[in-house]
Amino acid sequence: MANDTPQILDGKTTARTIKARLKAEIESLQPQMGRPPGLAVLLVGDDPASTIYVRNKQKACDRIGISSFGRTFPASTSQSELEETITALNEDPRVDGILVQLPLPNHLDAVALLHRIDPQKDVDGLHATNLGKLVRSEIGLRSCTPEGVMYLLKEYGIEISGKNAVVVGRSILVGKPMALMLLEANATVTVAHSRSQNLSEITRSADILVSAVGRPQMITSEWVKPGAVVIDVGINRIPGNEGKGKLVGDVDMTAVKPICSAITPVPGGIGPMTVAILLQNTVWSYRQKIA
Ligand SMILES: Nc1nc2c(c(=O)[nH]1)N[C@@H](CN(C=O)c1ccc(C(=O)N[C@@H](CCC(=O)O)C(=O)O)cc1)CN2
Ligand SMILES: [Mg+2]
Repeated sequence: MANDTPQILDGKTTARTIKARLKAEIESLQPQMGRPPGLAVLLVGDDPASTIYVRNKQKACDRIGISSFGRTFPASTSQSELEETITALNEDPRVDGILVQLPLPNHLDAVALLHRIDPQKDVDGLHATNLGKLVRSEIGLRSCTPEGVMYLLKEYGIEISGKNAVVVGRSILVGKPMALMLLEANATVTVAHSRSQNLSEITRSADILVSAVGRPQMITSEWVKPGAVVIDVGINRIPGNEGKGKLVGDVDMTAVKPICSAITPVPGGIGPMTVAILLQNTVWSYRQKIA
């Protein structure tokens, strides 16, 4: 079914509702807990995009009553200094969530750092223990972006069971956990990636198409089945007017909008959902400490 005015899956508004609910939850839990929830975000280096994302996470924490224990390190910081910092945060009773902002400078071993985080404080859901729980459909901390996608699909009443879902991208941060979550919701899932042959043929088979590749406006109308639900996880900066950068997704919104049934915008789609789910994971972790 072609559709000139698809449903816009508004992540910004949904994220605002989640944050308001979390703020109220924190207010009601705090007397019993005797402290607010705490989140530690570790930023290594001065990548401009990462710096903005970390600042936004800290601002979001402030607004809803989560204490920030963030730390910024120079790009030259050693693996052992970061590992020692994580160990101290694991032991700090004020801290419920720890995350390492990605990507990291090349000399650092990201996996070793992620595995150093106490799984109960791993609010990015990237520790092998939490990824393993996801594989087994057990309750646990789950990766924020794919969890944000699932939340938004549910919020808008989009049926997943029995549908063909195609995830483009196989990263540990988005593509792989996304595929597992869609599978758990009874979709028939295909994971496509940069080596996939006939990529546009695969994406055209999707009732639900999730793109997480980081290639600006790669998905055009020929890649999308009429009536599909299109989820754009890409956040790409391209040159805009008057020398200003412009933010676009992996999907060519102008081309795809007339043929899909629902679509997430960039900005204002999955990005804000990622931050809201991070806060939700931190509050979940805090709640687990109630005796
Ligand atoms: N440790 C992690 N690293 C990274 C993650 C992550 O989930 N954990 N995801 C991305 C970056 N990211 C969060 O860290 C993130 C990116 C973008 C947004 C967002 O709200 N984007 C806005 C636009 C903001 C802008 O103007 O740049 C939007 O889409 O509306 C939130 C979080 C990689 N690293
Ligand atoms: Mg990939």
